[in-house]
Amino acid sequence: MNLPATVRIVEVGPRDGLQNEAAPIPTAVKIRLIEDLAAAGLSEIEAGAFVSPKWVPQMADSAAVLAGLTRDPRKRYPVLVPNLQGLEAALTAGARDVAVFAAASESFSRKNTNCSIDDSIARFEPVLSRARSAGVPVRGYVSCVLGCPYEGEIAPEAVARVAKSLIDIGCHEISLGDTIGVGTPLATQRMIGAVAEAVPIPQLAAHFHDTYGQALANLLAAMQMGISVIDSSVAGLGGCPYAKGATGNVATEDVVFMLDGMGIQSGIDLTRLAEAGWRVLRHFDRAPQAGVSRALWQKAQKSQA
Ligand SMILES: CC(C)(COP(=O)([O-])OP(=O)([O-])OC[C@H]1O[C@@H](n2cnc3c(N)ncnc32)[C@H](O)[C@@H]1OP(=O)([O-])[O-])[C@@H](O)C(=O)NCCC(=O)NCCSC(=O)C[C@@](C)(O)CC(=O)[O-]
Repeated sequence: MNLPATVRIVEVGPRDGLQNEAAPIPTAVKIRLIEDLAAAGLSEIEAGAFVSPKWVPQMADSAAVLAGLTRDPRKRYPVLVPNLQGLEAALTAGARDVAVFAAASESFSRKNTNCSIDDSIARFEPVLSRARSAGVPVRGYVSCVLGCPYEGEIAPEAVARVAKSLIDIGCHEISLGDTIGVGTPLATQRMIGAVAEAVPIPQLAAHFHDTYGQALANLLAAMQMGISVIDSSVAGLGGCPYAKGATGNVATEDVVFMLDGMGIQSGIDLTRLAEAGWRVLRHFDRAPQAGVSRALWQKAQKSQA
């Protein structure tokens, strides 16, 4: 089987994972989570979002998170920005990596960012140009690449068009989001095949939610196509506030366990990663739900009994 020798994991738990939690989470809990994830070996940890607090209240303290964080200079702590206002706030808070987010579905674009797909790209142009002058790299997300909560099926060509637009305005990498986790392996490969005609595979990342339990299978399918950047969320935390019913991203523990089993390097210590997840779950008074995290937790409970 043709698979990458190493995989870069982008941990999105502190942003994508926590953004959907209803109750306020203390800034200190977010900071501890990010620092625990860095200690577990994650080298890229999405730390927050400079979006409208009216739209996503949980991310309103992102500047405080960045200010309170002890940053490891070898690691990256990207944040989401939806517009120039968000980028300026992120730069003032000391962000050195940012991401913009678009969608392959018109309806989702309007629900998530209050504008059409084309308007969102136009809104990002000054963001990219200002980021370039500040020396800050910009990642681009495309949501709903394998289905939309409002429109159903999405044509792979529509995904390719948005991904290409984001590359054309200067994004260095495109993260392909199966926002509602409805993809299956062959659909995933068809979608990636179409996108790869417009954007080279080394510039693509897989960002799959696990709503229907397909994420690992889809990741394997994506890796077979050459994708070697995977977004995931510790303990499978998360969901998008504008995609009702969507559950968390694929759990980072599940991804690391699968990669370890296949001899693919990720540089992450699975035990420390699982412990980082358990600590944040204790704050929510929840037991681990995601596969590997739950299995390791049960094993740890038995060995203490
Ligand atoms: C894009 C907007 C701002 C448009 O929202 P809008 O209401 O059209 O914005 P506006 O420009 O008309 O401004 C309205 C108000 O928002 C304020 N505002 C405007 N911008 C900002 C900002 N950056 N930071 C703070 N405040 C801001 C602005 O100052 C103003 O305040 P007011 O005068 O009413 O007091 C809004 O729709 C928004 O913030 N959306 C974000 C939604 C979001 O964060 N969704 C989750 C992240 S995407 C995701 O999870 C998917 C992903 C990436 O994980 C991949 C996948 O899984 O698919």
